[in-house]
Amino acid sequence: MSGRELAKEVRAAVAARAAELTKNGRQPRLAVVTANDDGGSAAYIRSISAAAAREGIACDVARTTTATGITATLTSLADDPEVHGIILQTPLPEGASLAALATLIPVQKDVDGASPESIGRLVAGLPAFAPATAEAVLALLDHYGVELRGRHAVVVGRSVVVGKPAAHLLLDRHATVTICHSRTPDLAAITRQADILVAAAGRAGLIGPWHVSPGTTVIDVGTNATPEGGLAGDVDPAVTGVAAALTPVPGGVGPVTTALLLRHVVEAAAIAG
Ligand SMILES: Nc1nc(=O)c2c([nH]1)NC[C@@H]1CN(c3ccc(C(=O)N[C@@H](CCC(=O)O)C(=O)O)cc3)C=[N+]21
Repeated sequence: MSGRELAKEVRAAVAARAAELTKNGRQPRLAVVTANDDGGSAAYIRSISAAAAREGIACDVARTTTATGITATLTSLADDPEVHGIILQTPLPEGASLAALATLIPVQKDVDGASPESIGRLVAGLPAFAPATAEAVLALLDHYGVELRGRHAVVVGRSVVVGKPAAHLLLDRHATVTICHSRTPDLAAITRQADILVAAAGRAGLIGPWHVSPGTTVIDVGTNATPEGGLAGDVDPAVTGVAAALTPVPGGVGPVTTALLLRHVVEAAAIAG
């Protein structure tokens, strides 16, 4: 289940809206804030910068190394009327809290749905931007016509950026949702019951062929840097021999995530001022 075709569709619509906004004197602008040298995050920033350039969206990357630096950067971006969207990259520096730092991102600019206010609104069913990665999982399932209602979705991983919001979005679509994590004793016993398996643990190759059943549709959210400088998912590609379908890494969730993040930026720009 490639994500490239869906990403292309989303990008075309986003480029058209960006051109319209720019013509009206309001070019959409995204600020990316990063304080890590993580390979997955670097791949994301490359992907965002390239897609933004193609779509006519302005994109600035602010690099810092400390929580204090992040605080200062977010505070100034929050007040800058030219900036419509802000994403703070994880992982964060040791000791920094995403929840605390993300409170500095105004909800209208919170294009990756990271602030406690955005998360609360999402869970309560009020308008907010959903985290782009979690939204990409649902967009891929819809694109390939995978039924969610009444089916068993198993999410492996409980991060605030992916696992928790993906579980909520699946729940809203009437799936029965189980969340597994590093302290789940017999992971395979649970994942083998999944109609839909979302792997978002951040551990390369965690999910093997013995974790899936012939009916399982597997969405691989992992973006683990390989020693060769590439990306590997959380799912062993050998899973394709057993499961009903699998999203590849690269070329699966990643491109859709980037496209949806930029869609949020044009939506934020359209709403602003
Ligand atoms: N607050 C926050 N939200 C995130 O969503 C988030 C984050 N922090 N930190 C880092 C991870 C990683 N991540 C990726 C998204 C897209 C690609 C992507 O577009 N990958 C391309 C390949 C790009 C390449 O190989 O250079 C693909 O899969 O085909 C990669 C990685 C989002 N993350």
